[in-house]
Amino acid sequence: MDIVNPALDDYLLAHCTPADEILRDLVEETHERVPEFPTMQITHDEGEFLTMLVRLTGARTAVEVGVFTGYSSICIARGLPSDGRLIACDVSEEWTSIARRYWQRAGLTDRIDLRLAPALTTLGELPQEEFVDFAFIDADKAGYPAYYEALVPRLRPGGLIVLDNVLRSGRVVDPAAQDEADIAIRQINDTITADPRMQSVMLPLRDGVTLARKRE
Ligand SMILES: C[S@@+](CC[C@H](N)C(=O)[O-])C[C@H]1O[C@@H](n2cnc3c(N)ncnc32)[C@H](O)[C@@H]1O
Repeated sequence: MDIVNPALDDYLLAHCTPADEILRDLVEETHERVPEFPTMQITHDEGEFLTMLVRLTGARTAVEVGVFTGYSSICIARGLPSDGRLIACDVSEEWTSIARRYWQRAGLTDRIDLRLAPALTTLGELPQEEFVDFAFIDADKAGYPAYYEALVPRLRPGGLIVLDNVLRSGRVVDPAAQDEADIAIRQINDTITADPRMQSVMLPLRDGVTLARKRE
């Protein structure tokens, strides 16, 4: 199921601030080097949305779960102040080696702290304090419930968690869709809606994006 009408896809992409040369090159290289995973990367409108959210929330400390070749990291880090920090979690040395080159080219190396380990391990080792302003979850879908539960206690009041692919191409409303990821995504969607700690909204942006803000 297409969440966004395909007739509108190009129009939507054409009507946000355009990607710069660095992001365009990153898309091209990712498609050349990782042809089996062309849809893993967020699209540019979603990237602009992330940059805008980071700026609007005034975030200084961010966490990303799922770096891949670094597109969303660049978009998040660009929204941070120059002394801000993005803790970027992934398990792939190969894919993040591409990310590192583009972070360097974008002048963002000082802002991004890559942690190569299972994200739940990295999150569990973070201080048990409310110090995170912004988090983006875009990794293995089965892990979303655990990533969310590890992040909420570390999120400062007023802080924002953004979750990608929360509609799973419409599989969330297909009773026949019962793989591990489908079950985990339905579970986290229901958990967030019922979570008294959070205010949330789910948006039909690309494959579905949830914004969950911690109440003061
Ligand atoms: C959908 S891609 C992320 C795309 C990225 N946000 C972008 O804009 O290009 C998912 C990433 O999650 C990573 N991943 C999968 N399981 C993980 C885990 N247990 N811990 C950390 N990262 C994981 C994969 O290596 C992959 O790079």
